[in-house]
Amino acid sequence: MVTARAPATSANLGSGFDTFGVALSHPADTVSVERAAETTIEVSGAGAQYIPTDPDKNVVGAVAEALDAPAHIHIDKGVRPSSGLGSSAASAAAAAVALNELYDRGYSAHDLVPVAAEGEAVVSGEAHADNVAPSLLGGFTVVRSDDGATSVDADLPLVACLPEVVVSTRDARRVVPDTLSMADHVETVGNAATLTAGMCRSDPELVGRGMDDPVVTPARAELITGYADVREAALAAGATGVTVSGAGPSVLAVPEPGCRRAVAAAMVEAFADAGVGARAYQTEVGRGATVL
Ligand SMILES: Nc1ncnc2c1ncn2[C@@H]1O[C@H](COP(=O)(O)OP(=O)(O)O)[C@@H](O)[C@H]1O
Ligand SMILES: N[C@@H](CCOP(=O)(O)O)C(=O)O
Repeated sequence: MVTARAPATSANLGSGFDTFGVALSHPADTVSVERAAETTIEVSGAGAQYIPTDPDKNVVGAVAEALDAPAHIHIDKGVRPSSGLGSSAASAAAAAVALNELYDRGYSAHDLVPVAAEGEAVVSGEAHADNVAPSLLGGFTVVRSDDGATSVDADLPLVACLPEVVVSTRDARRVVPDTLSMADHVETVGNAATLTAGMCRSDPELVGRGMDDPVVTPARAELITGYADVREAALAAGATGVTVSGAGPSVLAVPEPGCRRAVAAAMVEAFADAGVGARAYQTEVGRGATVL
């Protein structure tokens, strides 16, 4: 048996819609695999009751198929599904790493990005890699449709606050505007470049400033009860930037050094004031998937 762990991720980071992603040190999914004639799937942990065990409907089934690696697969969910924290991607990345080891395929983490993205296609209809890339490679990642993923390590505290509201990725994609103005384009490019420089320098001030996004985030914020107040509360408690994590409903904040606990508490309290239960992960930029 081979077991692998792959971390939760936060995609977009505001200005990098469908492009940027970051690995969180926790939470994570753990996937164990054993050789079998046909793929079967078992799921335990956070939100297991909402996750299909049919290999045609679970992301890990598509990964096993792509690697021609049938197995009995046990997924222990640490990342709640439909959280905006790359739940399905964490399973896909962990399965890709574990099956690669089990069948001795010899692929690198970079090679496994398109393989795990095939798993994501089961959920979203398209093989997008902005969650699986950071889950496999760790750190901050940039994906482009035609040439894979670039990654850079960063040392940065983060808070991911997960409210008890449901936002499906499909719904959150429907509200994304089809077009943007040249002024918004210029602002977004400036923000994205600032964020990238901030990640390369592990500078929370630059990263927070670069998370601003005039196009996608305002449309999606409407789907998250209490978002505006949670954002204000996090900024007042010492966050340098706040945005919707992935397609939501989680909210991601970058705290100033020494402010992570206060930012987490302020976000949970602001959600509570809006009548929404929430939990906050006090986390940081983390490593990619590993065999345990
Ligand atoms: N192994 C898996 N882990 C989590 N969700 C899965 C898995 N396989 C299929 N799904 C389905 O994917 C959807 C959640 O995926 P997604 O929207 O990507 O979550 P998140 O917002 O956390 O990234 C749910 O409908 C869930 O049933
Ligand atoms: N770029 C995608 C990312 C979705 O992330 P998830 O964690 O919510 O699945 C999007 O913004 O739609």
